[in-house]
Amino acid sequence: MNSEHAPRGEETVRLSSVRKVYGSAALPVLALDGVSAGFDAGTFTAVMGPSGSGKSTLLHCAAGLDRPTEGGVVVGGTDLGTLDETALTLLRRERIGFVFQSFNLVSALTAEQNVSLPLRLAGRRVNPVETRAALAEVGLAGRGDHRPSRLSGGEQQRVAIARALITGPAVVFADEPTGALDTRNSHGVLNLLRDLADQRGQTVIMVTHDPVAAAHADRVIFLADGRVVQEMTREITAESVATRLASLEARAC
Ligand SMILES: Nc1ncnc2c1ncn2[C@@H]1O[C@H](COP(=O)(O)OP(=O)(O)OP(=O)(O)O)[C@@H](O)[C@H]1O
Repeated sequence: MNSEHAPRGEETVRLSSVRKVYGSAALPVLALDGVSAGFDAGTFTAVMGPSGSGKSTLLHCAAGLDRPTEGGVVVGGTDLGTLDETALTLLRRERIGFVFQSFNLVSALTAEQNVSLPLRLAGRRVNPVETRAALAEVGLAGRGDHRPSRLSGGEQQRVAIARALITGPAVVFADEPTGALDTRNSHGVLNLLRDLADQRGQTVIMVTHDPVAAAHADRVIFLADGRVVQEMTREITAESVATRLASLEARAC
């Protein structure tokens, strides 16, 4: 797997005054209201906030899945606003990994074929040794010929992580990656995400509702009404995160 990433401490993702308005001119919905934030190489950030506060919108704009109405997003030195749809698709394929709550594996493909899919889509050569190494890295050595239906939820999510890693992306976006998992499997997946930042110097940005999941991060950003309202970088525990979240949720009611 390719592992050329920005040196630690260097910013991999930057959002500058990002606004995102959905809906029509008559009925606009302001999902992000001037969000500025940077994410350094080798860091693991959790994004939290009450329901509807803009977490998924932030992730979608930062990952080039959606375009901001105003403001800019830079990923790995490239201003996404300068890219047309084709170039944006290529950048996502090459530079960004995705891990979703629902795993998003292709059911007709084996674990190995799912992992190598991003390489095939990019027209790159698939080296089976590399694919098996990616599966071994997430603890699934010898399971490469299993289809998703023969794997547990935790195992499927680990296949999804191996798939997110195979192109050596600078940044991995995770949207509720443990939402469908039990405690033990959640812990395994969160530790894998932690390792991406610590051992590979990748930038991990995770949206979650779960304070226990957020406590695996080294920074927690809290959103409310489309704005970054708080940030924690120290003493991040499930309890401290839950307390902050509860106070924001109380304000949102
Ligand atoms: N495609 C869309 N069209 C219209 N409004 C949208 C769209 N996507 C999101 N919104 C609105 O934008 C706001 C932010 O939504 P978003 O999904 O980013 O919040 P969230 O914090 O991820 O919420 P949750 O925790 O419930 O998943 C909400 O008011 C939502 O209804």
